[in-house]
Amino acid sequence: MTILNFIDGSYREGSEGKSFSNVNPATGAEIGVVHEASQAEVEDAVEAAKAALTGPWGKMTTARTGQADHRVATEIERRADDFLAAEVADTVKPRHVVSHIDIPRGAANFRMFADVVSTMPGESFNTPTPDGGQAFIYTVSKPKGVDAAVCPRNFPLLLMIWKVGPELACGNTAVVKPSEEIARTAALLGDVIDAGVNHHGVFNVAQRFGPASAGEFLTSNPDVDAITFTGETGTGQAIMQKAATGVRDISFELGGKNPAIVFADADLDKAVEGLSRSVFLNTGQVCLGTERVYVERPIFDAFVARMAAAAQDFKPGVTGDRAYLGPLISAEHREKVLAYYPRAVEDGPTVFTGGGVPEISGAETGGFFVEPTLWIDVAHGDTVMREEIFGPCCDILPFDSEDEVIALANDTVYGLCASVWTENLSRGHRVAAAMEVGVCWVNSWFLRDLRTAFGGSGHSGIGREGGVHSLEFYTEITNICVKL
Ligand SMILES: NC(=O)c1ccc[n+]([C@@H]2O[C@H](COP(=O)([O-])OP(=O)(O)OC[C@H]3O[C@@H](n4cnc5c(N)ncnc54)[C@H](O)[C@@H]3O)[C@@H](O)[C@H]2O)c1
Ligand SMILES: O=C/C=C/C=C(\O)C(=O)O
Repeated sequence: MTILNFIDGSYREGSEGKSFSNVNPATGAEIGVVHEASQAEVEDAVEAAKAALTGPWGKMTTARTGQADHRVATEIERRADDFLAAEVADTVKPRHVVSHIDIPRGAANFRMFADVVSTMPGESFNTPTPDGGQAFIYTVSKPKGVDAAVCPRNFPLLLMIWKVGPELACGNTAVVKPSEEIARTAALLGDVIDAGVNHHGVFNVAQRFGPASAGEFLTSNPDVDAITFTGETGTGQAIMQKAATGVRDISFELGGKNPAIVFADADLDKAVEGLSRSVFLNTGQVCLGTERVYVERPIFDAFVARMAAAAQDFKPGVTGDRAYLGPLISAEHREKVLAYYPRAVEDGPTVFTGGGVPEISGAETGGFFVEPTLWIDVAHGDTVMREEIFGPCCDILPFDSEDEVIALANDTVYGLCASVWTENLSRGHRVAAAMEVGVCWVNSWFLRDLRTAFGGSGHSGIGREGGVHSLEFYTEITNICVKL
């Protein structure tokens, strides 16, 4: 399959004639060729996005752009089979996850932002003036302009739409740089979004890599007005430097080392079910996934045994079962994750279960699989406790008091999310509020309402997305003061 860039309403190869392989992570085999955007295509894409703002799209009211978002959602639903094929080919996620979560949620994102924008209130005040009269002050919101969306590899459709939905609802135009690991969905979105918005140049896709490539060309382009980025913290820092030139606005969703706290009074069934999903879902490649679990000492052994049993349900391979543990996204990422597995043993922690490469036979022998892995006896300062691994693994540690565990959970440079498991709801509220994170769940995980604030603090991000928070980022406000 040939995967192309999408610029000003048409699919294009790169002018330098370069391409790279699209690889099936379950087999390591090439399943497609991605045509790279050179600097010239990135410039064309930004120019097309800028030009679209001066045309009919740029003059639309948010009621109209919201309607366009609704049409895009309908088009995603109509082409659900194509998205299912693209997402499964790129990531080898279980099909039911894509058809029950990624696609309906992707469409829901467009609808939700359309609805939020249509009810977005402005400000208006009557203000007394020094001469005894009054002024009427009100605000109008306008699109920010050309937005660059630089996207990660773990949820191709969802994390792209999470940006493009509000961008378009607010009347902006977009140039998307998808991850080099997952080129298909973005390419498919070209057609789908153009069908919904009806104007070329509003949505563009430039395929290629990050540094000294499409990612950097895009974020350095002075005609880009704002940059929204989801990915690793180090990449965020590199993009922030580019954004400084021209004082462009940024919204960052970055890495995490998310803790979970399980109190002795927790419903153990609920905690094990929730946390095994949180550790192993998408083979641990979820920004919100748990990589540290603190368990109150009286239930520590029971919890560890139950988690190890739950890990057995996530069988590496592509089995068609509900909970199979698919491959990591690339050979390079598997190398990174596996480098932590022996390091965990050298640094001290005990491997309770997993810790290596599974035996896989048949077509998937060349796939990027690793075993689901749990470590215990981890010292707080160990590397595996501090660095984001982004694999199906976590550390489990005992604790003795609420104050102690709050301090341990917060002792990280990250601040994306946490979860607290207890039947004592008063404690649940108290501990959740003490977590220095953007999102904290009590007795659940990844339960999301798309209208609410989402994002992280510290090294986990800048700003919040979701509902009105996204609209704030994607609009500029003008304050108009009329002396009466
Ligand atoms: N906080 C969140 O909401 C959230 C959500 C999903 C993933 N993540 C994080 O994303 C990471 C995994 O995704 P990833 O590995 O794709 O991230 P990554 O930072 O390696 O890549 C993300 C994107 O940035 C591009 N890029 C890389 N270097 C660049 C540069 N110098 N200039 C411009 N673009 C550049 C890449 O090509 C890719 O499109 C993890 O750290 C995870 O926690 C965070
Ligand atoms: O890897 C992080 C995934 C985040 C996805 C969402 O926040 C969502 O779709 O609700």
